[in-house]
Amino acid sequence: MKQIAYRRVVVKLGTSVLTSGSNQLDKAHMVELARQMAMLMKSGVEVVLCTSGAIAAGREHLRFPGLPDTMANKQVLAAVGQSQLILAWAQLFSIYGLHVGQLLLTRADLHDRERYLNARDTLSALLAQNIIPIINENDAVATNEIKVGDNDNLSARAALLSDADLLILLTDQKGLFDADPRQNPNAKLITEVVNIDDSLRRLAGGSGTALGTGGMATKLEAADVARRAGVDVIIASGHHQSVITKATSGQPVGTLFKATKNPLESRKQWILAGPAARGKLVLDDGAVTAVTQKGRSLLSKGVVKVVGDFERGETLQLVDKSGRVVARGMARYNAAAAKQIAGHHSDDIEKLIGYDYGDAVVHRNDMVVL
Ligand SMILES: Nc1ncnc2c1ncn2[C@@H]1O[C@H](COP(=O)(O)OP(=O)(O)O)[C@@H](O)[C@H]1O
Ligand SMILES: N[C@@H](CCC(=O)OP(=O)(O)O)C(=O)O
Repeated sequence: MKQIAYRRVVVKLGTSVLTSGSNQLDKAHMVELARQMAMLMKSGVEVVLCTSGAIAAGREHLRFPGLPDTMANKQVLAAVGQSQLILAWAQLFSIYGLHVGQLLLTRADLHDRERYLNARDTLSALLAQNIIPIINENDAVATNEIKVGDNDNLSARAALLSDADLLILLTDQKGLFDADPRQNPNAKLITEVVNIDDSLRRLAGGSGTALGTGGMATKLEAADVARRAGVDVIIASGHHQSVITKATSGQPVGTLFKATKNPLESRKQWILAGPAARGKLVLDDGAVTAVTQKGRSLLSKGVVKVVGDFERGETLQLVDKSGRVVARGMARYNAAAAKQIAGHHSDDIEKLIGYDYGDAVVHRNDMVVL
């Protein structure tokens, strides 16, 4: 068997793993997971833990109040539960003489490039001190608009921020199946994925339980972001014996997504993973081909519609006429200017708006093709 030497691993534990499908944290299982992560740290493999379970821990600690599922109630549960969760992890890792450091993030921490780089520095400083960073979304203060929204996507951002080479997404299934195994008992495990395309996305359904967020769909999104940044990704069962140890030593387990051959440079990783897109440009067919197949910048002539309000420098989605997102990129013109120059030749830009920031509405250096 080929021995793969991963040097830095992000382990994401879903609520389904932490509760073992019950209504409370399964501490006995958490001890076993902490043991595997501690052994990796001792063998020189650095571990970043992205843990879900705050809301479940809050329900448990407050003795399962039948609180309706409102935003305010979830914030109460998260505020109470996050402290219980981090306490549990701190105690479990202390068995192995390891300290933990907590990072509660929201999308705002990823949106701003300065803050993104700050979070990156904190992660690497913790690891340099042999402290396990433990990440969760800051659910107690984050509203839907400023949330990443699910810990699969958050853990992919954590993998980029920490410059990891492996992301392990642990859940209640053996990996990605060719259909949701809860709905279809004949579903088959896919052991390796080479391409994440629309047909694969159609296989991935939502969460099968009340406590999980996102299901396989968000795991695929996360895998796509991570592998484009040069990170291998494994989706596997959190209850498979020694799963973290096996995945990290390259033994076959669950579903493997190998990193792409030419990973994106750091700034493009940020364009892909950082800011939420505020606006949208609809491209004509010629522009879609130029951008996706010829590596060209997007010119004003190829824009048929400008949607939303955005400033110069903000991230946009580039979509084809059917609404499929084909790329993400940074705007060279604000929304008002983009609306005026859409459909016109680049030579006419100055005449139309009185200034000219260049031919491209989105330059290829500021763009990630999806
Ligand atoms: N193609 C698929 N393969 C495996 N699981 C799937 C698939 N489509 C949907 N699912 C569902 O995704 C669930 C896991 O996601 P989720 O409930 O969000 O768990 P977690 O808390 O681990 O993030 C599974 O229990 C399963 O019902
Ligand atoms: N941040 C939330 C978990 C969000 C989430 O993505 O949950 P899961 O699908 O179980 O990984 C919490 O701590 O309860």
